Amino acid sequence: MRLENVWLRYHRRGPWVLQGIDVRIGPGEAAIVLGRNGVGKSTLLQVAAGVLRPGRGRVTDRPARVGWVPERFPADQPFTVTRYLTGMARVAGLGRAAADEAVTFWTDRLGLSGFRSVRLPELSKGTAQKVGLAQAMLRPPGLLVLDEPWEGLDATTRELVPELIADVLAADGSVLISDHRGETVRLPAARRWLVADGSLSEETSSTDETIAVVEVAVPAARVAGTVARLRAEGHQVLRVRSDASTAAPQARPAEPLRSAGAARPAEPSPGAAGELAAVQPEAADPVVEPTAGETR
Ligand SMILES: Nc1ncnc2c1ncn2[C@@H]1O[C@H](COP(=O)(O)OP(=O)(O)OP(=O)(O)O)[C@@H](O)[C@H]1O
Repeated sequence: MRLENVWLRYHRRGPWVLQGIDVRIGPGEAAIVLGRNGVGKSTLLQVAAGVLRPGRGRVTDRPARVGWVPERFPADQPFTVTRYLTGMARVAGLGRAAADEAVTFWTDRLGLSGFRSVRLPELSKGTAQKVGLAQAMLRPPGLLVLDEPWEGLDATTRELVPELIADVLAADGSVLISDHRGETVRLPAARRWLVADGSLSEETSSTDETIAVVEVAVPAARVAGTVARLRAEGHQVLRVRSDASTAAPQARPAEPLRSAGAARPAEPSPGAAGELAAVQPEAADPVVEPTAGETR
């Protein structure tokens, strides 16, 4: 699939959020869309998914079946989980029996079997997110677009997201993901697209793949400012956690260097006070993705 010179703004005289994006993603490839809040990551994902139409430019070779998981599942619909998913499966083109089978399979896999008769507005945010994931997977998508898929999910389901992505990639589908939680460290092979000032650049992996995870203890009141500053400096904040202990922070040796693929959010450290942020330097020297030239 290619985005060719894609421009998008929300209002006729409003600012252009996307300005001449040229990028392609091939079968079996995943790309993580990164960038600061409000820079246009969701907008880009929605254009890729076909939810938004570009004001200028076009999207070509979009797979016929697109699975789209929005940042917030629209749970204000008067259906039970089964009724909603069955309806979505039928809309996706499955016959009655195949739809029932797909709904049973995905509600089981995502731990939703106990919620089949619950109406969507009664679901917790995390459970509703799982329904959103299930509807995207009912028919194997050629393109899976996930906007902050880890948001609100419990630990068990968070582990499932990379499995679903791997399934789609193994079937030669493509996957686009936005993620401000740093969960995509679980996807070391994914490409990294950085959105800034309406443009997209691709981070290339450096020849030296080793990265360091640095734990930083700050007073709780300064967490938001510290996180914002670290992000502004181009670091990836993996996790913020509270520590109930009031003991003074203890100097601890830095974590040993490890590869990007092995990086994980740091585990709680006994003795540290306040809030802790684990940060990892972003890859240096983003390189602009070659401009798409050929059209379908
Ligand atoms: N429906 C809309 N109408 C008008 N402006 C919008 C709409 N949706 C998004 N925007 C604006 O477009 C810009 C990009 O928003 P978008 O949600 O794509 O950013 P984002 O990078 O995904 O942000 P975040 O990291 O906070 O989710 C922002 O300035 C936002 O205010």
